[in-house]
Amino acid sequence: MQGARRPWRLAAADLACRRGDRVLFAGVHFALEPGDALHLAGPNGIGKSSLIRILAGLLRPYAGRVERSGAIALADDHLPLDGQAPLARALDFWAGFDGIAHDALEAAVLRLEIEGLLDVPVRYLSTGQKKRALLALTAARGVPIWLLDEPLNGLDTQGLAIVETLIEEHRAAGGIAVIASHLPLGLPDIQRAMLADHVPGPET
Ligand SMILES: Nc1ncnc2c1ncn2[C@@H]1O[C@H](COP(=O)(O)OP(=O)(O)OP(=O)(O)O)[C@@H](O)[C@H]1O
Repeated sequence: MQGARRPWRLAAADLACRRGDRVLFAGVHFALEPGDALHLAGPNGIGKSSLIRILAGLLRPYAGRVERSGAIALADDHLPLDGQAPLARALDFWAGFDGIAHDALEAAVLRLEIEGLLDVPVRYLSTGQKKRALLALTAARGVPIWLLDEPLNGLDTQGLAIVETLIEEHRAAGGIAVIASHLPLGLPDIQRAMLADHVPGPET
């Protein structure tokens, strides 16, 4: 990880989110230091993706603030790869655009076990294969803070194990991970934010 001695940090203080005329959640607090991970849990529509977008700086909070020290990699449901290109070319293009080192990309491709798909056009990849490609890009970026929105969706059992191990290695190297998922996570010592506990009452 680039500059691994820096004191990475991601914290939320009294965070609230409003979408349309509805306050989705309020009073969300957490503080993540190097090696920490946070599981954002809750049912469909509770606001997990919205919180990830707030943490990424893509959505303004309705109240509260985010404190962040360290670069972020966001993996959401958008795969930033050219659907017409074979996976290898699409990954190379994005790596060049995003400043990802070739060696790091190669290692991540092997790690996610997608090396056998490099000749396949991106549009032909299955849901789980696309998810693996997206997570390979995330891992290859070498940044300290990962924001992962439903990273396990579409993955098979082996894929789940690979991604959980990847997150654990990232933490062991001093990284921080925020994982929005309605699925249980088999990660040790992980903080949990249950967004359903932060839904404001009708008077809010
Ligand atoms: N631009 C918008 N304007 C109004 N409401 C929105 C907007 N974007 C999202 N919402 C609503 O905000 C709520 C939370 O959406 P969000 O995607 O954050 O939930 P989620 O917990 O990630 O859901 P899921 O588990 O289904 O992915 C949903 O009810 C959604 O319809």
